[in-house]
Amino acid sequence: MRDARASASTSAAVIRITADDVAHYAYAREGNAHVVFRYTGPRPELRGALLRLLKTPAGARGDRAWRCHTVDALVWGADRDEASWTTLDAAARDAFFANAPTTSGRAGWRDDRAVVRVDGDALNALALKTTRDAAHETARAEGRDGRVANAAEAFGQLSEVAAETSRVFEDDVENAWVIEIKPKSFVGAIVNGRRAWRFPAHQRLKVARGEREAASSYVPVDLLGGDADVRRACEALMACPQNNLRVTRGARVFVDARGVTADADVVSTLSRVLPNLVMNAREVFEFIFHHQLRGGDDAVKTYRDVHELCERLNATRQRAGEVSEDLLERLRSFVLGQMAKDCSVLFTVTFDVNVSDIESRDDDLVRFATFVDADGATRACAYRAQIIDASLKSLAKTSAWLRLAEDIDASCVADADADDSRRDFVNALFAST
Ligand SMILES: O=P(O)(O)O[C@@H]1[C@@H](OP(=O)(O)O)[C@H](OP(=O)(O)O)[C@H](O)[C@H](OP(=O)(O)O)[C@H]1OP(=O)(O)O
Ligand SMILES: Nc1ncnc2c1ncn2[C@@H]1O[C@H](COP(=O)(O)OP(=O)(O)OP(=O)(O)O)[C@@H](O)[C@H]1O
Repeated sequence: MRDARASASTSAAVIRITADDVAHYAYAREGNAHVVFRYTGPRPELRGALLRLLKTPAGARGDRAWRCHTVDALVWGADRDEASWTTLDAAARDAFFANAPTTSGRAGWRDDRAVVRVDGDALNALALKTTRDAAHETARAEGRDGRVANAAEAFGQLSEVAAETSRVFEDDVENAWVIEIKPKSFVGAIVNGRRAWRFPAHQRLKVARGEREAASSYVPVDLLGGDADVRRACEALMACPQNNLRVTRGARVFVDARGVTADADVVSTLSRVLPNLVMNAREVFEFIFHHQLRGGDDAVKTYRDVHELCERLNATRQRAGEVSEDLLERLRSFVLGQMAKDCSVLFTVTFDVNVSDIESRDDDLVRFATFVDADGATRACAYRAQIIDASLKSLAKTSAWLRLAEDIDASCVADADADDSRRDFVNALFAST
């Protein structure tokens, strides 16, 4: 399982999931765009990884128009007739992680291990399994924009489950804690000369539209601040997790969109360890921030410009004109920025570790963090950080993004959303880039 990572985009033809494998897959979870299955079968190359399949837009079975749009294929240098969404997604993810640090030759923050081919009858059986099992995830049985839990794509992704592949956790996989933070946009936009944040304005909009009952007071950029700022962000996430914080241990869910566990010990431990993990893994959040910055801020102008660039690209393509590399590069940076504005950081954590014992296991992707518990004792935990769901965003969505940016802009209350007095680190953060 601890094999060298194959390039996701080149391994497509190598691993095949057949109907025989389906019995060893169990529905695990789903997001808006993907459904994931956990494998417990005999094939070593499938072990320690989730099978992640694209969901199908309701009523659009077989229609891949928005999934592998001509513009996406052009921007990512693929032949539209050959490319599938998953292979294009793998190419974008290669670009996303191109400058990520590697440890002993491994890109440790990546969770994608390979693109796999999924046979048609295996897909159908998995889709059936999902329909049956999705009752467990009722909130997700239908995605926000009507995507349903079945898959129509002939490729899938293997996503590494750190709890099963790292020697530090594998002794007690079911007791590894999994903490997922979906940070969202750190970059904001300049409103009346001050940097205002998208997240609070979007929260106001969601509440006004009835999409959320209450607004979270979380402000993403706080995760990049000092101790007090990070603490404030974590408290806000714990107070109103929505889809920005999820904590599980084995089958137990402690924090998710429905709220936070009533177990006071768990809450106390989490509240204390979370800020320390975030501080300890600062470079992961900074890496995401830099992609966002390069992609463009949250201003309406960013989205309008990209929309116009895509229209220009389409027009050039239709008259078989030459598309400039600069234009393609600008669009690639924007898409990578959008991916960074919607990915998550997943921490796999084990508590009360014996540092020398763990060090002797020689797993260089695992780090240590300490925190002070409710009794004032210093405790150590071992963790691995991964960036999950750094998924390709389709440029077919530019009109929707532009509309949303305009709506969020209209919901912005500059005095509340700029709130710069509490964030004196912000100028330094943006000046350092
Ligand atoms: O636009 P946003 O900021 O609302 O982000 C969407 C997310 O909403 P949220 O984080 O709740 O605000 C949204 O998350 P939820 O479905 O609300 O959990 C998706 O991640 C969506 O991406 P995709 O369409 O599945 O590729 C996300 O859409 P993209 O903007 O990344 O295309
Ligand atoms: N490598 C991984 N290790 C552990 N759990 C994972 C991994 N990848 C995905 N998951 C779990 O599966 C869930 C859904 O995966 P993912 O976030 O990729 O779906 P999505 O549909 O693309 O999300 P979104 O709703 O943000 O579009 C994650 O929130 C996480 O709980």
